[in-house]
This record gives sequence, structure tokens and C-alpha cells, in this order.
Amino acid sequence: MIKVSVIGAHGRMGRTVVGAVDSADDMELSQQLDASDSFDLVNSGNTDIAVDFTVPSVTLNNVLELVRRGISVVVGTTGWTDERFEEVRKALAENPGVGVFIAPNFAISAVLADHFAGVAARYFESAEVIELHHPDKVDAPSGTAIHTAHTIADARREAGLGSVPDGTQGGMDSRGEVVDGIHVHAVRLRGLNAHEEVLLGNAGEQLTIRADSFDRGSFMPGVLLAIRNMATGAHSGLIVGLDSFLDL
Ligand SMILES: NC(=O)C1=CN([C@@H]2O[C@H](COP(=O)(O)OP(=O)(O)OC[C@H]3O[C@@H](n4cnc5c(N)ncnc54)[C@H](O)[C@@H]3O)[C@@H](O)[C@H]2O)C=CC1
Ligand SMILES: O=C(O)C1=N[C@H](C(=O)O)C[C@H](O)C1
Repeated sequence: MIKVSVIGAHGRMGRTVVGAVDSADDMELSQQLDASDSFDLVNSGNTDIAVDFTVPSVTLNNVLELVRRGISVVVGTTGWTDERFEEVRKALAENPGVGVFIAPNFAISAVLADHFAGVAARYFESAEVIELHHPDKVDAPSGTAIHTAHTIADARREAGLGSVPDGTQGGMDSRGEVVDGIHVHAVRLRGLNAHEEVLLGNAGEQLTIRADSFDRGSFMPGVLLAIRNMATGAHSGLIVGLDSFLDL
């Protein structure tokens, strides 16, 4: 049995992960921590894998704390940057055999949308990303949209494409946040869960790639897949993105 502890266990995602782990035949739910709980409750005796779904402002410290305790971590929380990844890599170098897996999105629809955007981006002059979420989300733009913008930008660079065309001279606030040269727009609307649209345009044609996650259950097969992969012990170091465990 894989012993799993959940950090952020009282949150929307944390509660869903607790239910999914509890229902998995090969997993045993160990500790459930939230904001006021001490990390002393989690140790390598009671936890094989810790899962972090908290908030961007605390997730780095949580991961570093767990790595120092010799516990591998699966992370879904957003707010990661290259600098934060580097801090995790340094901590992992001091704790060989420990692994950290971070995914901006665990839903297969979103992972594939990101992959397809990377395949398509080189063929289009224009590219923009729209992400749409529930209004209780604290961060914008979404971690997934930031990741997709980088995927598109990487593909454009590799293909030798220049900047996206944009004649806007005023009102830049209306054009969204520019992430790696790609405009990213964030919508917050009651009734939504997690959605993303990638718009790719050429003269006279458009390709739209859209992923819709209607329910937090959509993230659970990906979370369980990551827990199972990390529990094999075959993945030490830092791994980013569920595509690492999919044969895309
Ligand atoms: N990678 C993915 O597929 C997905 C990622 N997310 C991300 O997961 C994160 C959590 O999302 P939600 O569950 O909707 O948020 P939420 O606000 O419902 O839950 C966050 C929980 O973390 C707790 N928390 C805060 N500080 C803590 C600390 N120091 N230690 C332990 N717990 C602490 C809060 O009390 C709360 O219960 C967000 O960053 C969100 O963007 C959400 C859905 C899918
Ligand atoms: O907060 C959410 O809900 C989600 N957060 C992640 C993100 O910011 O990309 C993943 C998914 O979009 C749901």
C-alpha cells in the first residue's frame, strides 16, 4: 500500500484528493494537514508520498520542508517560476533519492490541449490564450495558461517565428498579461470550473483548441497516476508536467 498524506486537505482540491486516495485500492490515507497543522505530523514512517494542493504563497516552503524530511512530493499548487524550481533542485541535491513532481494541470484534456498547442503553434502567425475559471481562484492567469503560453512561445522560437502581430497603441490593459510574448486573458465566472482556449490565427483561418474541466474529479486520475509513478522510487529529482508520465 502507498501511504499518502495530503497537505491543504481542507481545500477544494485537497478534499477531492482525500476522497480519491481513500477510494484507491493500492493507497492508504495517512495524514491530512491544513494551514494550522504542524509538519511534525508527517514523517517518512507514515508517508511515502505527500500531495500538496495549497496556495501559491506557501507551496515552495511546504515542498522544501517535505524534501528535508526525505518525503517525495506530488504538487498541484500553482505559482511556480524558474527561480522556485531552482530552489527545489538545490534541496533535492542535498536529499538524494527524494523526488518532487509538479504539474500545472492533472486533467488529461488540459495536458493534451497544451501538447496540441505546442504542435500547432509553429504554423500560425497569431496566438493568444484565454483561461476561464471559478471566481474563488486566487491567482491569475492560471498556472496552466502560463505553461501553455511558454509551450507556444518555445514552438514559435524553434520555428523562427517573430513576435505575434499586434497594432494596439493604447488600452494595453485590455490585452491581457503578456507571458513570454503571448497575450493571456483571464475570465472569472460563477458556474465555471477550469477551462482554457488556445486561439491560433492565420490570414483567413483560425484553429481553436479548447479544454473544459467541469468537475474536480477530472484531475484525480492524473493525481493518482503521479502518486503511483513517484511511489516506485524510480523518479528522483524534479519532474514537471504530467506529460512526463504519458506516452504522447
Ligand atoms: N494542478 C492541477 O491540476 C490543479 C491545480 N489547482 C491549484 O491547486 C491550488 C489549490 O486550489 P484549491 O483547492 O481550489 O484552493 P483552496 O483555497 O480551496 O484550498 C487551499 C487549501 O490550502 C490550505 N492552506 C493554506 N496554507 C497552508 C499551509 N501553509 N499548509 C497547509 N495548508 C494550507 C488552505 O487553508 C486551504 O484549505 C491552487 O494553486 C490551484 O490553482 C487546482 C485545481 C487543479
Ligand atoms: O484553481 C483552479 O481551479 C485551477 N488551477 C490550476 C491552474 O491555475 O492552472 C489548474 C486548473 O486550471 C484549475
